Amino acid sequence: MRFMGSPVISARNVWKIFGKDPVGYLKTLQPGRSFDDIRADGYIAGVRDVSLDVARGEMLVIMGLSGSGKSTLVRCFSRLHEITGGSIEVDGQIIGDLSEKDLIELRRNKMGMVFQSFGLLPHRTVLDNVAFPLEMRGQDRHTRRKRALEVIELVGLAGREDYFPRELSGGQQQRVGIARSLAIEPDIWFLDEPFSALDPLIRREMQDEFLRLQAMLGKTIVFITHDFDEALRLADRIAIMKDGAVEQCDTPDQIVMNPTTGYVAKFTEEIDKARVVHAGVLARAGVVGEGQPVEAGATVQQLARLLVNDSRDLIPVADKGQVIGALDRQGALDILLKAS
Ligand SMILES: Nc1ncnc2c1ncn2[C@@H]1O[C@H](COP(=O)(O)OP(=O)(O)OP(=O)(O)O)[C@@H](O)[C@H]1O
Repeated sequence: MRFMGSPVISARNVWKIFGKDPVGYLKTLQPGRSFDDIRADGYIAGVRDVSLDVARGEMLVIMGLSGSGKSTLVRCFSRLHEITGGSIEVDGQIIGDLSEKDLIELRRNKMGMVFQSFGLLPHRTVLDNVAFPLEMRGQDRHTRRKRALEVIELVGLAGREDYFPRELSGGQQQRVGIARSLAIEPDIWFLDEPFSALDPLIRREMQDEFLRLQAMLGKTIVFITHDFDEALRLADRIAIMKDGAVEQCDTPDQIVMNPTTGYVAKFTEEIDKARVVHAGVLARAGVVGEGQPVEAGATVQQLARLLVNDSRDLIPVADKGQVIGALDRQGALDILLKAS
């Protein structure tokens, strides 16, 4: 397991119901009622009995179609929504129990947020936009300028400090949004479809940039998208939502290899699994291969040439120089040739 230790966010049986008397309604709700049953009763189940943990340093991607409950769930994590049932802990504190003052402190000091609409202040320069949250914190001009310049450099916008938002491309504006939320050094970073307003090429560039940033900063991230490819590229784990519930929460490898519901399987149908599945996941422990090992972090696609040309049935797999098992070449070839 890559992520150990206590979770940063821990959600247990969380419900968020919209309607006239959600708390009263939830009390009378029979187990097993579907989203449509609840709607027939005049309520909307924005979040339906969700339990999940987000580990420190993990990037959890929440994926689902429009209306599946992604934003509502994330709003519950920061208590922008009061939940109807269940509990949410952030850094070991039950956020439902925090006073308004403590909640504001928590949001201000620990949580960063980036949204699809960049939300920049049009009459402020890049520098002043990025420094804005620091100004809100009462930092002096010199300190906030220094920090703002640091994060502007980090997101690749050095030299554009004095530009106004309208003078920047969409991708650059989103970089300003990212820099602004990084300025306060949040422990937990919520990103709600941050790249969906960008055209496909820029979007890909931003994803790469984002992975580079994350490798450097190691933040705990909850990232919302409705784009499965984006989820597969970025996520340590993906939570797939439907009708307010989490259908499956797993690594990209597991989601494409072992979808647990028909709904998740449908999402994975079109995916080129060879691009997602890693040798480390195919390695069977205790099975001994022969010869030169392949790297656990390599995808099946990256190993394509070797898999086709090699004659070994079992190929050893090594993680950080240690052999962890061996993969069945035929099985990997099946993934490559989409036969699995
Ligand atoms: N304030 C609200 N009042 C009533 N219903 C709401 C409210 N906010 C969200 N909902 C409903 O809750 C459900 C989940 O909405 P949510 O915005 O979380 O979905 P989403 O997956 O984030 O969608 P999108 O990708 O379109 O942003 C939807 O049926 C929505 O209509």
